[in-house]
Amino acid sequence: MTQAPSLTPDGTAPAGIVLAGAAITLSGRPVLRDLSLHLSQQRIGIIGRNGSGKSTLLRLMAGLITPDNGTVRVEGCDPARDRKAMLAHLGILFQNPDHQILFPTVDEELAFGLIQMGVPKAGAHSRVTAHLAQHGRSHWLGASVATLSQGQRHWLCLQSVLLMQPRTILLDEPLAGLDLPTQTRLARSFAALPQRLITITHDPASLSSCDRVIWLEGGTVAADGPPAKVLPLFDAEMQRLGGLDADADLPG
Ligand SMILES: Nc1ncnc2c1ncn2[C@@H]1O[C@H](COP(=O)(O)OP(=O)(O)OP(=O)(O)O)[C@@H](O)[C@H]1O
Repeated sequence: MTQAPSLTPDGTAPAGIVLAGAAITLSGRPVLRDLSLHLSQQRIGIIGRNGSGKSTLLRLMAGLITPDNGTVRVEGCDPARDRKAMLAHLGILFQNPDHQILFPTVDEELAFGLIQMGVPKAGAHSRVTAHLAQHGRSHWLGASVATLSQGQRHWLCLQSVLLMQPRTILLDEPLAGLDLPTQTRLARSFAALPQRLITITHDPASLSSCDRVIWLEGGTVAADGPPAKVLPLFDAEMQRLGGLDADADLPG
């Protein structure tokens, strides 16, 4: 496991996301246990079974929940306290765009993050107009979100995040539930992004080109390293569990 540094040798905060002894207990049950990680690579995958703690880790990194023990820092900031700084540091794409979209029209949705960052309304609107034109979607200006397909809603959420130009984007099962052409198009968009991407998924194949894969099991790191090392271990364990009786691996 990569140890979490508190400061770099020159006294500045380390780049990326640093968890130091971070732990979360929910309803009296430990969900994340003593996690120490320094996430600085450009493409990081987080894999694990249902209930292993992936979404909780994402929410912790995003500052949506706070650790009961330990610390979380994103580019040196506490994500739960420095909400405004976080807009520039971290974007999140949830699995279901309908959990993310707040406004009835495309341009209101796209402008929202910029306005939150302090961009005046008129300036935000101009940037949204230019952004849609750049992507050949000027006709989306003023369009109702209700008229968009699921794939188009995913694209809208991605663009809302990109307009804020965060250094890191957290992706929660970004391709789940989409048809194959839409998956291919979105995967191509993700691959081209200059941002650091941290992707949570059940799908090992989608992580094969990552710089680093972290396998979470029971709220702790079961393996951490390049995909060529971690994914075969994960696959072998999933095969083993799949061969057991249906309920044999449930906690007693
Ligand atoms: N608010 C909560 N209160 C109590 N327990 C919770 C809460 N949220 C999550 N948990 C529990 O924490 C554990 C980890 O949940 P989490 O959603 O982080 O797992 P996951 O790896 O993302 O799972 P999945 O792949 O199914 O989405 C699960 O056992 C879940 O039941």
